[in-house]
Amino acid sequence: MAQERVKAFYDSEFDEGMAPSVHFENVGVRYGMGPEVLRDLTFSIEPHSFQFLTGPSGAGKTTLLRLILLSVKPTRGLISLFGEDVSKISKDELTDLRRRMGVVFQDFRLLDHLTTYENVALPLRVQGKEEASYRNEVVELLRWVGLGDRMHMLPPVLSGGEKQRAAIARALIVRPDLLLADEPTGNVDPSLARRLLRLFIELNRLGTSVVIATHDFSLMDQLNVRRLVLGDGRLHIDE
Ligand SMILES: Nc1ncnc2c1ncn2[C@@H]1O[C@H](COP(=O)(O)OP(=O)(O)OP(=O)(O)O)[C@@H](O)[C@H]1O
Repeated sequence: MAQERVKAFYDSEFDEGMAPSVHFENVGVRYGMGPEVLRDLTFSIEPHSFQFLTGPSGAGKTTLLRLILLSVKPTRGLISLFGEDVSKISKDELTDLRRRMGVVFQDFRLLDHLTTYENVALPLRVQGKEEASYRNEVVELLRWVGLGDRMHMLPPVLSGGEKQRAAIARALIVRPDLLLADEPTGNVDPSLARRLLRLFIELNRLGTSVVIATHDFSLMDQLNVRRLVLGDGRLHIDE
């Protein structure tokens, strides 16, 4: 599969004018009648880029990821995904945009009654694909993340790090144009965190834009990439 992805990457057209994966223009959001938790956010995430999203606990990292995932609506401002203004398109088109994104949630969200293999295959099953068309790919990806011998086990018997890798594999199986990961190394030791980071770098090398939300400075210090820093409701960018 790695080779196939590399081929797809090089076959894809690199147009200078390619729309950003994400663009925010003066976005603000509040929960209910509360204060604005994020305000005046204006930034872009470029195709094939790699960035960390950071800031103290409660600064709004998860909220920002939810805005991109369209699971929280902005109170004001404009959000475009892959060049489409999300306020102007149909529900079906929103579903298509959402499918171009892979997400690793902080709490993994694996289904306990499905095996690791079935959890990772689920997004493809939901898309109506036949198992025969994706079986080998799922198995190969599970091996790639080091879960080849865990694929028939249920999530409750996996370790924290194994669950995290299963959640990452489930996000990658759809070959997302944009990967959003919320504290993806929060539950693992430093050596596994480095391995997971290498996985994200490899994915990015193959063409996916990657956003990793984290507080972990030792993780961020391993890579000299852009940092989106949230604080006091605002975004500051360290290029
Ligand atoms: N569903 C909600 N209803 C009301 N307030 C919320 C809700 N979700 C988050 N908040 C508030 O919004 C602010 C940002 O929260 P968010 O979870 O986005 O921060 P975070 O940077 O991801 O935090 P952490 O690093 O601790 O996960 C916090 O003040 C939080 O209390």
